[in-house]
This record gives sequence, structure tokens and C-alpha cells, in this order.
Amino acid sequence: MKSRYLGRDKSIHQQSRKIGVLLTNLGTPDAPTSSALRKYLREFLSDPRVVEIPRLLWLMILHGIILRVRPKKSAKLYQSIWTEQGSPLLVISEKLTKKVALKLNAERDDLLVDLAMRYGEPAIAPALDNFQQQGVDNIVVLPLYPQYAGPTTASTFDAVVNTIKRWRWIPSLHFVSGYYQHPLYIAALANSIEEHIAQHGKPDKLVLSYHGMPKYFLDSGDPYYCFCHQTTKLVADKLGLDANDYVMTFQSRFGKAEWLKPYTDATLAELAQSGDKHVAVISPAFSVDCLETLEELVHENREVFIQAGGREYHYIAALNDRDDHCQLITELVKEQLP
Ligand SMILES: C=CC1=C(C)c2cc3[nH]c(cc4nc(cc5[nH]c(cc1n2)c(C)c5CCC(=O)O)C(CCC(=O)O)=C4C)c(C)c3C=C
Ligand SMILES: [Fe+2]
Ligand SMILES: [Fe+2]
Repeated sequence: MKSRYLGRDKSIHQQSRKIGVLLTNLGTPDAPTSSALRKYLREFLSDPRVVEIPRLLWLMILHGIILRVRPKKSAKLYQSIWTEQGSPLLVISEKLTKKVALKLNAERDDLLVDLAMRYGEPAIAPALDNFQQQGVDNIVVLPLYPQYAGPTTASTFDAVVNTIKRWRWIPSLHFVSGYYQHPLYIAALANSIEEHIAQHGKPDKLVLSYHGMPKYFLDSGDPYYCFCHQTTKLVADKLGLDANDYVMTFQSRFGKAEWLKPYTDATLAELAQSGDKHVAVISPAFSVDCLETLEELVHENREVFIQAGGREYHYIAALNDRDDHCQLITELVKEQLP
């Protein structure tokens, strides 16, 4: 009889157990083309964690308008940041995962470390099923989002649970909900800002620009906005900044609803107009560089700032595969290990 639950051979029951460590990120299209973007955006924007508009109405808007217009526009943007190895989000996440795996495997020999994407490839389900087949009975899932948010972190949790609920033998599951206040995270951000200042001088304003979300998420109880404030305050304290040395903003608006404010582009224009001619922009919510930083922050917002009269605009790279970032991610995993 074919079982509805995925099992393993009983020879594995007595074996020494392994621990699976899965790092995850958002995901990215397979190619910078309209058709790849249509597939990716369909999966991403059909997730009820991402868009909470009543289902039927949203599916009509998504399929009737957005998936006809947006893929072509987004494909152009992706083309401007695509590398020979592929999408920066995936390529850099892979580099980070390799370095973290090396560090973890040097300390223990019972760990399997892998990377998966919430949308697109490499997907979460096959990575977890592979752990299951290899006899893993403990799983650590670490979504690479410092600030918990329903559309990102909770959506990852949904995908993990939807996979393992098909298994006959449910493992111990350790899910990292966020690390917006972790001392090693704050230190890594502060290090990268200090290194930037040593090279380019102190800006008139440091702009901490976080990925935004529609304001109704905050009004409905999502803590992301407050965690962004906490990260900002901890970084500012660590660097000894005064209130007028820095500003916190939200970027990447999408759709017609009101998003978290202040908006990054509008703020940059105001700064330039009110005399802050030199800015440095960092985006602490992105663990690795991606479309939203490499296109929006490196190019689009520079244009906004310079057009408004700004003179010097710098983007401070995401933590990517910096050593202090690898150390942080390794430590976050170790904190979960049995
Ligand atoms: C860092 C955390 C993120 C939050 C919070 C988040 C919320 C959120 N995003 C959208 C819509 C889009 N986001 C897109 C790209 C994108 N978003 C994140 C991260 C967060 N999103 C990343 C890392 C990326 C980059 C992916 C890459 O391939 O480089 C996009 C797609 C790009 C485009 O077509 O412009 C959309 C759309 C919503 C609606 C939302 C909150 C509800
Ligand atoms: Fe996003
Ligand atoms: Fe964007």
C-alpha cells in the first residue's frame, strides 16, 4: 500500500543521528527574462503572507494586470544587475552558505548544511526531503532576515511546515525567528559603516534604508517596523551617533497602498535640498545584496539625490560574505544546536 506519509527504511532507526542546517533567503528569478519573472512573481505574489487583499480580488488583479505588466519591467531591472554566475542574491547567498558550512563542519561532523530559497530554485522542499533521506532528526532553519516579518520569515516557516508535515517521522525543529538585536549583527553593521567612513569620510547623514511593507501589516500586528527601529538605535548607539547624524527610511514600494514611512527616495531628495550634500546609505534588512540594493540603492536613489542637489552619494554594501557576517550566522546556528 502506498503511504500518504514519507518514511525511511527501518535500518536507519538505530543509526547515529545527523543535524540538518538550512539557511534560506527570499528567492530570485532563474533568468532576467520576462517569462522567468512571470513565473517567479506569480509564486511570490500569490503567497497570502505577502499580499493580504481578499483572495479572489487579488488573484484577478495579479493575473489580469500585474503579471501582464510587471515581468517585462522587472526583467529590465534584473538585466542591469545580473552577473555571469547568475542573480546576485543567489550567488552571494551561496558564498555565505559555503563559508558558514566550512566553519560549522570544522567544529562538528554531524551537520549537513544547505541553502534554499522561499520562491524559485533551489526550493525548500527538496532540500528538507534530502535531509530526511540522510537520516536527519534535528533541523535548524535560519531565514537570512534579521528583522522578523510575516511576508518573509513567517512565509518561510509555512513552507518548512508544509514540507515536513508530509513526513512520517517529524524531527526536532529549531526555527530562528530573527536576530535584529544580536550583538554580532550590530557589531558587523557598525564595522562595515566604520570601514566605509575610514575610506570615504564622515557623511552629513547616514541613511539606514530598510525594505518597506504596506502599513496595514504594522497596523495588524507585524513587529517588523519596530524591529527596524531597534536595529537602527543599537547601531547608532554602538557608533556613538547623535540623532541628527542619521535617519531611518523604507524603500522598495510596490503597489498602491500606503507603505511604511518615511520613504527613502523622498527623504534623500529632502536631505539634498536642506543642505546634507554627502550621504552614505546602508540597508540593514538585506543580509546579501540583491535587486533592491544593487539597482534601487546604487542607481535609482543616487539619481534622486543628485537631481535634488546632492553631491556625494555612497552605498555601503550588505554584509554578504564578510567574515564578521559568517561568524554571526555560524553563531546563530550554534545557539540552536542540541
Ligand atoms: C528584507 C526583507 C523583505 C521584506 C520585509 C519584503 C517585503 C515585501 N516585498 C514585496 C514585494 C517585492 N519584493 C521584491 C524583491 C525583494 N524583496 C526582498 C526582501 C523583502 N521583501 C528581497 C531580498 C528582494 C530581492 C530579490 C532579488 O531577486 O534580488 C520584489 C521583486 C522585484 C521586483 O519585481 O521589483 C517584489 C515584487 C512585498 C509586497 C512585501 C511586503 C508585503
Ligand atoms: Fe520584497
Ligand atoms: Fe525595488
